[in-house]
Amino acid sequence: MSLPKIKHVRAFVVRGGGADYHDQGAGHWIDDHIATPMSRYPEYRQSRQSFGINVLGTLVVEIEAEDGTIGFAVTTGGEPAAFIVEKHLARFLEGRSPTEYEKIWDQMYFSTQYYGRKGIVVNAISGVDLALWDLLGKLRQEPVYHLLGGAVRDELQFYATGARPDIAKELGFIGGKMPLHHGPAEGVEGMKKNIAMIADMRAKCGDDFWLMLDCWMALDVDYATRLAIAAHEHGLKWIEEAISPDDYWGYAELKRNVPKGMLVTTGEHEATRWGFRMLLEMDCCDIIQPDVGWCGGVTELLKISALADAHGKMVVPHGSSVYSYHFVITRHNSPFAEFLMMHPGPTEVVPMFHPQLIGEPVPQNGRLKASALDAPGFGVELNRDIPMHRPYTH
Ligand SMILES: C[C@H](O)[C@H](O)CC(=O)C(=O)O
Ligand SMILES: [Mg+2]
Repeated sequence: MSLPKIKHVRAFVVRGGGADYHDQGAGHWIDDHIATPMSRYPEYRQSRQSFGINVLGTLVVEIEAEDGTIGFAVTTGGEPAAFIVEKHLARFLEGRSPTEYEKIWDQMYFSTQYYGRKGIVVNAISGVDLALWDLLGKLRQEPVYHLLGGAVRDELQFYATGARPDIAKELGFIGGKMPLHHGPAEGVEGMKKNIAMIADMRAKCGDDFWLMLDCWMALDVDYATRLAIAAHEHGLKWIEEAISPDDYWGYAELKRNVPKGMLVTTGEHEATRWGFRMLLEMDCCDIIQPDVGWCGGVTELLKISALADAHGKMVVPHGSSVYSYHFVITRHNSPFAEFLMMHPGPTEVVPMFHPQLIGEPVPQNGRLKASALDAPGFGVELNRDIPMHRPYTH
């Protein structure tokens, strides 16, 4: 069956929430004294927005086929990524069939390799790749998870990321991942506060609920090791992204250092099969956490996950809503998913990519039936009532 060819690729920038989930208003848990690599500077400790975490904004990529069908995706990267999509990547799609996603990915990656490989360029490539899969699903009238091989289980189960694992437990999630608040520069007092928070949540959640800690690249191996040993007493399930994503040697050391039974996880700021190959071959972690909108899109995630499977490792993608769900439901080595709590409290389940997506499914009692994904493409529509800016054209 021949599908209509790709007519046009467009890139827009949107401000406020959505894929750039750190772009939230004041008083949100996600911007409340979270430990980061910038916490060594007291002036950048209280708010991640103070050092520019939300400076880029959301990127929306639209791919229109000759019959007028539009596939779209949202990710981060804002205006610089919009430039790359319009001025560089679009040429590898227009006039082509949407079935050629392998060749298109290859050409996007290798044509930008001299200035790309990771970061914004791979965000842009991911956005285009996801929009292409959405278009393919819409043209074939099938959900993306069917195109990826079909569901291997009937439902997804979720852990929640947010400052209130105790509420996540009441909402039916299988676990709660808390942000770390104090980095090494806050000394012994900071370490005591970190441990006290874990102990407090363990007391509130009881013994059997999974508790995890997200360290957002803030630590060094020594601090992370001491934190892991102290947190083990309170049954911490995993320590996430403890150190710089560039420090593969540090991750390998940390994995050797943590108490038996505690998992080391990382990878949300890693990209492509080559980046994840480093994490896997150097035995840096137990679970890899690619973000589908940052690691190279679904086309690349399939390769990353096959590599992880061969190494006996789990793949639990970072956030990214429907873009993760359509993948997780199709893979045995992806047994559960993350739900990022975007409610400021966070006391309620609200859509992760609000206000950009319409029809975004959210977990009910910590679960989501595969049938909730049964709509063409990624099963969501773009909210065209929000202001979208197209800074570049071609
Ligand atoms: C809570 C973390 O600091 C970050 O905002 C989200 C994240 O890393 C995750 O969901 O994982
Ligand atoms: Mg994380």
